[in-house]
Amino acid sequence: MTAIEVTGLRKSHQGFEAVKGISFEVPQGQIFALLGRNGAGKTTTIEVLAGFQRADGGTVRVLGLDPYTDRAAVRQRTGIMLQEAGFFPDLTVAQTVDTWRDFTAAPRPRDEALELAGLAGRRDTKVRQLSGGEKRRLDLALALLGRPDLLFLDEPTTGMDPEARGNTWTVIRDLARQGTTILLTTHYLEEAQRLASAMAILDAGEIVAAGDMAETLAARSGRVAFRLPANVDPAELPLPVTVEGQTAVCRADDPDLAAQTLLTWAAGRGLRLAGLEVRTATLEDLFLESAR
Ligand SMILES: Nc1ncnc2c1ncn2[C@@H]1O[C@H](COP(=O)(O)OP(=O)(O)OP(=O)(O)O)[C@@H](O)[C@H]1O
Repeated sequence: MTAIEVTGLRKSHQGFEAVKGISFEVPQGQIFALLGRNGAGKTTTIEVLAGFQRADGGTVRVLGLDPYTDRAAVRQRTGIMLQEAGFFPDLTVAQTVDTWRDFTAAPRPRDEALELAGLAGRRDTKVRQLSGGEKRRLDLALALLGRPDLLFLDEPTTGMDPEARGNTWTVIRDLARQGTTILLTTHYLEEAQRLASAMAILDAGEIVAAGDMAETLAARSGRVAFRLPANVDPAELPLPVTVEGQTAVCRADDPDLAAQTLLTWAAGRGLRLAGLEVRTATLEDLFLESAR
């Protein structure tokens, strides 16, 4: 089943076209990353998908429904973590969750939600005393309260320390394994690469790259880099390279094979390829090439 279907979506803010006719689909149970620089249109897209804003053009289906006209039905089945959480600073973590539980149909038990979000130890702390990363965790606990079929996570791990981020990744993966669809935005490309099985990169309101994460990256060339040995003319090397400062960079579909070729060539001349680095394409490479 398709959880999210977006076709030709357009959305303007006061005459400024923030989203310019984008299309993508997210199957049920998938973790999908919506990526792009600041202002690319990610939050606008999520706000339309969550039913907070009406699309100006195109069609949007969320869990088979129109998120704007069928808002109540969509809300019941979705959890959302937006960038700016509106908490009451004088409530404790437990009181905040209890307040939200009152508005949620068939909510998870409070302690289960706090446990999932890694906040069990902060139950009695006032919201104003939480760190930035802990506030994100509280947001996650609230998004998970209604056992949603679909989760919108707008920069969920911003401000989290590495351990909290790792725990959040585990929670997200477990939820997806149980069938929850997750649409995620993040500026941490490594996070997106590790978590998401598909992605779209937005740039100034348009999709500039999209597809299955593993396939898209596998189709791109990898990179071998090393310090160019003294007195070696790059033209003598067995493979074409570009030289950036003292570093020679070779782009290759099979970077392991390219590294072997270069090492064999160097060994035959008694040379060392200092600082040799071999890597397949990363999402960051793709992002930097795609988003202007
Ligand atoms: N309510 C609004 N009124 C006017 N312009 C807006 C409004 N909301 C967003 N915009 C503009 O629309 C564009 C897209 O914003 P959006 O928040 O969707 O980007 P984003 O990709 O989520 O960015 P970020 O990574 O910074 O969160 C930006 O140029 C922004 O200034």
